[in-house]
Amino acid sequence: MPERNLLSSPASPREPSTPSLAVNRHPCEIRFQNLSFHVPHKGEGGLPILNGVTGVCRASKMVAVMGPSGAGKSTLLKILACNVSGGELQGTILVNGQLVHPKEFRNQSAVVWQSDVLLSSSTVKEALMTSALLKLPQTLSRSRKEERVEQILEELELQSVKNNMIGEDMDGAVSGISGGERRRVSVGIGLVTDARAIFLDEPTTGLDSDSAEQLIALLSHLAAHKHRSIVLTIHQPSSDICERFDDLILLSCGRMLYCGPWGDADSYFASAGFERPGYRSTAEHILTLCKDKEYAVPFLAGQYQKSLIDHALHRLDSQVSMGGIKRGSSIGRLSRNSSFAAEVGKVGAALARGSSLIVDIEAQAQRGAHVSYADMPQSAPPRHSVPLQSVPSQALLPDELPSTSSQLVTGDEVVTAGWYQVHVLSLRFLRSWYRCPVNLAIQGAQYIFFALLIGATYWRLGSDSAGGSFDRLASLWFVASCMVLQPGNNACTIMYSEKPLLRREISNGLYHYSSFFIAKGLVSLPFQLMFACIFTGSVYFLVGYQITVVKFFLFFALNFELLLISETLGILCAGLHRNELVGMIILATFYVPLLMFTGFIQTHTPVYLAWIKKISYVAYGYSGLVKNEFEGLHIHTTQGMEIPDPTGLIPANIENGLSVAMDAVIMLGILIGMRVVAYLQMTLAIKFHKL
Ligand SMILES: Nc1ncnc2c1ncn2[C@@H]1O[C@H](COP(=O)(O)OP(=O)(O)OP(=O)(O)O)[C@@H](O)[C@H]1O
Repeated sequence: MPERNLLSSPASPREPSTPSLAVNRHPCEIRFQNLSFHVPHKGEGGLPILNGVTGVCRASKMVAVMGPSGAGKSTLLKILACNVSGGELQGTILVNGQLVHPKEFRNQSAVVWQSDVLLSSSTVKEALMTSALLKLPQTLSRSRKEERVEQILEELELQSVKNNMIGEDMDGAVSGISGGERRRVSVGIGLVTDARAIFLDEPTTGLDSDSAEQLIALLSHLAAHKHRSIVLTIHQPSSDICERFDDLILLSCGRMLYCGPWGDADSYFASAGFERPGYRSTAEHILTLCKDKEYAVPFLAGQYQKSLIDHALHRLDSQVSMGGIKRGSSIGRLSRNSSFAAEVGKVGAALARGSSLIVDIEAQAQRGAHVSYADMPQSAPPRHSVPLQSVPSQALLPDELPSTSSQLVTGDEVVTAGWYQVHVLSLRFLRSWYRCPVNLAIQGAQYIFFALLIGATYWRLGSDSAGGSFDRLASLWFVASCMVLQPGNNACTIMYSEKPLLRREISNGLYHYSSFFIAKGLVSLPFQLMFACIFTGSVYFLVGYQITVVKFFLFFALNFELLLISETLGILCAGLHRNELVGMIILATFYVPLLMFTGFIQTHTPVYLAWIKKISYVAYGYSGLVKNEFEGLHIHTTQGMEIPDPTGLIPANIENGLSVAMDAVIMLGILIGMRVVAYLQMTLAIKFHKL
């Protein structure tokens, strides 16, 4: 990326042109101590992903988190971004020396996940603007927010494509902006709020070398000149990219092997007996070391822990000698056999509490037994110890201090009012509808096709009781089925396609799910109304049901209710499981009893299954449609005699004894109930990280 543009930005890093937009401009240093993360596993204690990892991400620096696949890089990134779920987390994270407050920190940081989750129907500018509108304080004028977005577009060199649709990225078949531009849009969405820390999970994946270098150059610029702390995970970076890194965090098997300046890595590993051969780059060398899980990995992990303890003891000594710590009662004792992590914690406890533990540690130190190194290979000792930049400059906090808990954002840190979120999201939903005419056209065409099919099959029904009444019942059953299957399937599929974006935006605290739910429902209503009009209008006259205004209105109303309830059922099923296939299977499982227990297919319902009919909205809808059609119908016997009471032709299993209006009212109740259940169900899914 040409630096010229970035560097020529009029705003000085410390004196931004739009200071009031800044959420917080102080550089942020993130220290993490004794981080352990376990995921549930059959065995006791869970499966360890990270084991007592300690280090630092310095302020205004770009830190590369490297290591072999499965080392725990993404997990560490998520933990530092306070965006982890599904496991047990222990340890301490300090931001600028203060215990991290996850919600606050999430508000001040940005996360860019490995895959870009962007709304394909938005333009680049709209995507950034939505973030700005929902994430910056509502009191800020729209023009100031636009100003901020323009500034970011400039910084990210996205001005030339700002009005382009983002489009789809289906396995590389991009229809819209390029992969590199998508990545930069994702970064921009994070930058809109002037994030102090930016976490990126493999930002260069899928980019060609030029785009990757441009992106890393941009991030380096943001760290150096805009004072953002950048933490990114990366695989096999090129030498040009490596030159841009300030610091390196090297993980293997969930353990920390190195945390310090990138430029010191070679000498550190050389001092530990692992000199870099001239033909290998630093990145290649360290990744090669990580592969040696028998020797190099445990050795370097032990070496790293030792340097932490040495540093802590050194600080301890200097505090004692300076008289800052009183010799007092003992509360603990360093043990020869306990793990390094525990020792580090104990030393930290002593430092954190000031006086109490000091005497014992010192006594141990005088006996030359600071810590036990029994769990690290004794051969090939380091020639000399390289002090790591990462070694905490202040007291390490002990394990028993309140640990950060594993949690996912649930939108608690949303800054705008609910009505405002609904407003912004409604406009976005509306744009999605009209920007994707194909979706609109396909759904419309589907309804027209089914209407024509039913119309052609039951074209102008006869009026003799033998054929006419059965065909009437059958055609109405197919009409009801169309109003169940199609909206349910469409809603379920659409909800699954919206979920990644919903997940990202909720976890970034853009809005509450209630706003999404209301906006989605409000905007889709007129479109569903249109589909219902097209379908019922076509099928009604093609089949030749009774032509009266009231009957047509009731026919339309019952079908519209069926459509809305089925849409809700689809959304409900999409919330039941993360996997789309499972969601669709659950939905299909609902369809069978719903369509079976309408009374059309069976002549009687077994007593023990009668409850299904009582709660089936399709049974009420179908019964209402049938009664609406048969009441007042002029129908003749095969001999030409008019049947005085055509409702007598309605099979007993369809007749539920209610008026058509009452069927409609009950369905309205079911609709409201199901909407509430769908909302609560998705809210719980978000709360329990199952979205
Ligand atoms: N929820 C989980 N359940 C089971 N195992 C998990 C879970 N989360 C992570 N792991 C395992 O933990 C290890 C570290 O995962 P992580 O994604 O952090 O690795 P990584 O270093 O980012 O790997 P990669 O470079 O391949 O993305 C992996 O072996 C992974 O399979």
